[in-house]
Amino acid sequence: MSETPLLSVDNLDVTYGHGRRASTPVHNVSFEIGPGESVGLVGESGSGKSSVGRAILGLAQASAGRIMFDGNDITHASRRERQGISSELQVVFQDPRSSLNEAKRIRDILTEPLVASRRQTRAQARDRAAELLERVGLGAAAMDKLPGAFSGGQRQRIAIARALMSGPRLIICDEPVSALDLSVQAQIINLLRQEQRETGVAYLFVAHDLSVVRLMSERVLVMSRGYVVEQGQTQQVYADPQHPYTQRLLAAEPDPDPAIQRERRAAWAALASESKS
Ligand SMILES: Nc1ncnc2c1ncn2[C@@H]1O[C@H](COP(=O)(O)OP(=O)(O)OP(=O)(O)O)[C@@H](O)[C@H]1O
Repeated sequence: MSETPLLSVDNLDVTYGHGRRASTPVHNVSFEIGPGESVGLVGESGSGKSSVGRAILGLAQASAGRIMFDGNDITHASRRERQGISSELQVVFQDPRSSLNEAKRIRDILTEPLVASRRQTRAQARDRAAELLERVGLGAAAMDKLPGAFSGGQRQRIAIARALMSGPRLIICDEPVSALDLSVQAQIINLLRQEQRETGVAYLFVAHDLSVVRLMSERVLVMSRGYVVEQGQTQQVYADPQHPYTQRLLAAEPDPDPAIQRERRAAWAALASESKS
């Protein structure tokens, strides 16, 4: 990679717990993400994908190795240091039920971080929130409601709008669409890609669903049992259907119901041709 990487992960181990109860489900993981790049992280359930994302966010302990973000070592960044980069490094989690504060109106959930850190005036933040709520398909009327008024899928759209608010340089997307209906998944993928084109945001896109990663990411890393066992341009990894990792991942696709698989393939094919035109 010729450009200075936005994110660089070197020989990362992630450990949970201490002493005899310690377990290290991530070993020796290294990769880089350049500015504006989208890198997919795939692998079977339990292979360590989320733990890598959590270590980058400081939510899991990096017990070895180094994580650099925009030239700064954030491996063991303090809470205060993390706050300093929070507008640049954002996250969208899988579970939209637990990620929004139930007591706050959507307006406040979206605007407060920016207003509190004085990055935007209240009026600017409100305009941006209204615009993003339109773009994620909810409409600005959502501003005055509480999270309880929304379905799981709608809440995830709010979480995505919140991540986009500060104009971040990197978003860790941890299975961000796997809880959504297919048609909503397509809208969200389009939204994330549109945002990438317009703002140059980079993504680390963690997913089970290979078809999502294929649409989202130029480069893909394959994890197995805590190790990165394959990485390359997405097209190369997908080009060989007989590749053992491709085979293994296809076998681990979350929903083996053929009717759902057919529906999913049709939805993704439509989305892929739409985005080419
Ligand atoms: N907070 C935790 N404490 C202890 N062990 C954990 C914790 N979080 C994850 N693990 C363990 O780490 C291993 C890797 O989990 P991780 O969630 O990173 O995998 P994953 O590939 O993202 O899986 P999935 O796709 O099912 O979310 C698993 O064995 C899991 O049980």
